[in-house]
Amino acid sequence: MAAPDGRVVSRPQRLGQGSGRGPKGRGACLHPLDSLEQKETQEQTPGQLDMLRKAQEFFQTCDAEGKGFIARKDMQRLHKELPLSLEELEDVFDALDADGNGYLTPEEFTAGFSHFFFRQNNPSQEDAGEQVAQRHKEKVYQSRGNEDLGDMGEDEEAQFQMLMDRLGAQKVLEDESDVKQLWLQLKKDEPHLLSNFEDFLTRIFSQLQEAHEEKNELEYALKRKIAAYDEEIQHLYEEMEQQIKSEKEQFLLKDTERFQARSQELEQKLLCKEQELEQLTQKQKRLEGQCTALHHDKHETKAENTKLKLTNQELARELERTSWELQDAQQQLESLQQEACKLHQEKEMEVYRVTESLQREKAGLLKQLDFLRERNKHLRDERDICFQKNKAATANTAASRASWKNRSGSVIGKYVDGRGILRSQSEEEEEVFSIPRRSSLGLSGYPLTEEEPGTGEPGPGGPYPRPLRRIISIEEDPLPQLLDGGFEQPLSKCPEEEEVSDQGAQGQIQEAPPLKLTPTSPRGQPVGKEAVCKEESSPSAPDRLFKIVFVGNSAVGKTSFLRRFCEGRFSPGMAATVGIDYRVKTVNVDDSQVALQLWDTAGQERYRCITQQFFRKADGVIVMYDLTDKQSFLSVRRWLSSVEEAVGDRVPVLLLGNKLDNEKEREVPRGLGEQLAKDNNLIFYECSAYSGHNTKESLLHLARFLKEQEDTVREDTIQVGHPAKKKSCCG
Ligand SMILES: Nc1nc2c(ncn2[C@@H]2O[C@H](COP(=O)(O)OP(=O)(O)OP(=O)(O)O)[C@@H](O)[C@H]2O)c(=O)[nH]1
Ligand SMILES: [Ca+2]
Ligand SMILES: [Mg+2]
Repeated sequence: MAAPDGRVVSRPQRLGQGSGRGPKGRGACLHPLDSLEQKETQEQTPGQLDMLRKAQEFFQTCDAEGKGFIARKDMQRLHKELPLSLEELEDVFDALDADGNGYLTPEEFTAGFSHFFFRQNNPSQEDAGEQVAQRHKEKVYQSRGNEDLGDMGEDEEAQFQMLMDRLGAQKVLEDESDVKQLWLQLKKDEPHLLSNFEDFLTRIFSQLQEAHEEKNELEYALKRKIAAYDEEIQHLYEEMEQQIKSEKEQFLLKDTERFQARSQELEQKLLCKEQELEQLTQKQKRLEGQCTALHHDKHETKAENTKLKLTNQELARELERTSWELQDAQQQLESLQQEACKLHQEKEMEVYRVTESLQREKAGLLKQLDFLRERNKHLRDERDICFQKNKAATANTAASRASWKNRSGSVIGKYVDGRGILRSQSEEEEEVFSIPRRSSLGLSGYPLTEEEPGTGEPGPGGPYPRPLRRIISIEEDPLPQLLDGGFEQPLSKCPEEEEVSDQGAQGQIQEAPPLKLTPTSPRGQPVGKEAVCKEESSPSAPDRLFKIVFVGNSAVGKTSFLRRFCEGRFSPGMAATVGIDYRVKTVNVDDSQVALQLWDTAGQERYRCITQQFFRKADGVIVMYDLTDKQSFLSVRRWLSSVEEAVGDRVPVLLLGNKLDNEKEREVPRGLGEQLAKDNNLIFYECSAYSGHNTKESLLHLARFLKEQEDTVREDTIQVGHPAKKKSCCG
């Protein structure tokens, strides 16, 4: 039974020890093995094989997963199946694990199993009853040993004690009686084995001591460790507590701070809100105040509104009444106007009739005068013959005649110079022919002896007198019809009129609505000093009269132009006009008779102030320049401004560039005249008194314009309160 390893040896001992502790553990452990033993004993060698088989079966039971080995855990699983405690199972495992690697191979298991099995079986190969008896014997033996102990010699006791002391068993063993008994038994039965046993015991005890020491050490280390752990844990606890405390404090601090901040914030907010609330309250109060004021205002306004409405209604009623009144007044005004118009027309007609009769009378008187002149001449001739001896007187007469032919001298000037003579002549005539004198008109007389150069033929009217130069009053002429004139016939249609009218109708002017035959013009009847019409063809009264003033530098041809227009002839070498002269000509403009009173002014500088006065009553103005004389054109502006000075821009102006026949000596290009006319809104023509070119056309243009303007004015006047506007004349 010598085991190389202490553990292997100690195994049965332990088992023995375990079995010694209680019948339960022992029974439980041995029971399965007991059955195996029994089977073995029944079949001798095959019994061993069977044991091996059983061992294998048991192994498989333990190694349920079939790993091929049994771990400590597998063994512990048997705790439920086997009536063994965990500790016991551990012990069994330790006993079977020969190499101590922590698991049991099948070989280890079988070996351990068989070893245990055979060790149990070998001492007695008897039947089970015998084994029980054996065990019983053992027990008896044990008790017997105890009894023997008392019989043990004292030296043996001392020897044993010595051994124990040597082994130091006191420290390890609590109860050494077993060992003592075994030792005694061995000493008695097999003393040769005693030394081995003692060696064995020595080894065992030394190992046990070692183990004990080791255990103590471990215990101590464990205690230390536990203490260290405890300390550490304590420390950790403390630290933790400290930390928790600090954290808590910090947290509290933070919380407090946060709380404070928050409360401050909230306080501020609250304050703000309070202020806002206060403001809002104030605002509300203000608004309430405003509301009240507005309410009050509203009431006031309402009352005022009502008042205003009433006023408005009243005013509306008044307005209605006024408008009715106005309408009435307008109707009255209209009827009055119509009446006035009628009266005016009647008056004009009457004037015209009176003038006509006067003119007829005058014509008769003039005829008488002519006759008397002839007579006078004749008488003078007779007287001349009578006084032929008086040479000086004859010579004087010749000189005076020569002076009359000079252009440079003013015809009137001459008259003025020889005023005494002329005056006496006139008086003489008046006395003789008892011509009523119209001193207010300032008629000075006729240059009876004057014959215009180049004018040989008398007028087609037979005893028609040559147009004579005369002076007329420079006063405003309210009754030109009373001027002494060379009328032979009443104002009547001239032969040229038809022509003029035809020319005018050449698409230039639309047909005007037929006008009343009775003169409707507010102006006086056209009465000129000189009759311009030589035909006595069915005299028809002109519808209206326009006064036209001729201006322009001296010698531009104003008088020549008038002569051409009125008489249809040109007389070269005309003398300069003195003061002012006028002619009347009736023209037909769009089926209406228009009488033109043409005022011929003197172009010479000294008569300017006289001319100026005539602009005021003019309906139209003709400004003439000589296109062969640059200076006369340059003066046009001056003439225009003096016209404007007198009448503003209300009268239409005709600009005439005369002497178109003399193209060779032209100094003023047509374009300049056109430009000037365009700039000043004038009617413009270039004409020739010499050839008669554009004389009628230009005047007819002006007459038509005046007529149309007057028509417009009349239409506007009918519409009450609308002032007439001046028409553009060149447009
Ligand atoms: N070649 C030509 N000569 C003209 C024409 N018209 C007038 N004359 C001449 O020009 C000169 C002046 O003519 P008037 O008619 O006396 O001139 P005026 O503008 O009346 O002059 P004042 O009375 O001094 O303002 C005369 O010798 C005319 O013969 C014309 O158309 N052609
Ligand atoms: Ca093993
Ligand atoms: Mg003249």
